[in-house]
Amino acid sequence: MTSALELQPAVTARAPAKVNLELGVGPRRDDGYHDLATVYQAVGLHDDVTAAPADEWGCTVTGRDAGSVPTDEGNLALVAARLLAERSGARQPVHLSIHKQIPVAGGMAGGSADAAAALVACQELWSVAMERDELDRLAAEVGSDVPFLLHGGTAVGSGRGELVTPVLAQGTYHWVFVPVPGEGLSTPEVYAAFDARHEGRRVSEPTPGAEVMSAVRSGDPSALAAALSNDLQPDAVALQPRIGEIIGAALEFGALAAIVSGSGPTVAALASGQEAAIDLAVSLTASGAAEDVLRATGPVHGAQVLPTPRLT
Ligand SMILES: C[C@@](CO)(OP(=O)(O)O)[C@H](O)COP(=O)(O)OP(=O)(O)OC[C@H]1O[C@@H](n2ccc(N)nc2=O)[C@H](O)[C@@H]1O
Ligand SMILES: Nc1ncnc2c1ncn2[C@@H]1O[C@H](COP(=O)(O)OP(=O)(O)O)[C@@H](O)[C@H]1O
Repeated sequence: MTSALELQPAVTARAPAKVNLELGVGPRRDDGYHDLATVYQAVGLHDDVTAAPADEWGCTVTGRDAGSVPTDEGNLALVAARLLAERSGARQPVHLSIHKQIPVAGGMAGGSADAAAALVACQELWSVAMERDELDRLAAEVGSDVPFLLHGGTAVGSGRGELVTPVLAQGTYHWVFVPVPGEGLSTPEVYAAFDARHEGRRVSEPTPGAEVMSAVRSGDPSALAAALSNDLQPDAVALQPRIGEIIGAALEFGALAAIVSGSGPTVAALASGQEAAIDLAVSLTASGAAEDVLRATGPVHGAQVLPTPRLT
């Protein structure tokens, strides 16, 4: 016999990866976080999260790097769904099916994307009406990057990255992402290396750079290339020297610029256009400099529910 649970349709939401066009890091705060002045851009690599009514909470993960993603209560999508249930009074557990395209522990915020997708999928499934500000605050409890993945586009992140202000941006940027083979990098470990490198020195409060703002307003990839920066890059490269080699290869093969994405180790290389991005991707793999490349454009929108396929 078909149960009432099975009759209720599942909801799928899709959320993008991000790259930090600028990542200015301030001193370590008393709560262990660092104040940031960052400019996020959402890019067209996506994870999909399907929320289905279930008898108990759970999740399964398929797709890229699925084996290194926790499926217990440490999964960020599950953390987000349970928090939303708690705050909204929703009582029905869900099973989350996560399909990953975003490299895991790569500095592209895949776990945060899954959390953002789980929030919008569950909000729809449970018919939860929540003000945007409240959802942002809840998202920030799950992780500093999660509010941005709800918004998408191009935006400034302040505070610990959770305070998001949209930025006027023009044009489409063509990126080639090079995941560095191996374990990935732990975000806290990279921040700890930043602290160790600045031991005994004053770290000033970060401010969003005028250069990157005017570059994204211009829509000119060369202007953006000149403005890209990441204060965590020296630390990520010191922890995984292979990153430096990949950045060098990307520049040699015609990237306008190449930086570490967030806390790394994925390398984000900016190309002048679509053809240049294809050429760069081919050169990187054909030369053996990269085992794997992912092309994506940005900006793209944030987490959103996908239309339910109509049954005919
Ligand atoms: C570095 C960045 C850049 O956008 O992204 P990733 O490279 O991880 O994707 C972010 O700051 C990561 O954000 P997110 O991954 O959501 O971090 P959280 O879960 O909030 O925090 C994990 C840990 O990172 C460190 N952390 C994070 C954010 C911040 N502003 N200062 C920190 O020091 C803290 O050690 C914290 O315990
Ligand atoms: N749904 C999820 N997808 C990916 N990683 C997750 C997820 N939930 C929890 N994690 C954990 O978060 C860590 C960081 O993953 P991720 O968000 O992909 O990288 P980053 O913080 O570098 O952007 C992973 O090592 C993994 O243990």
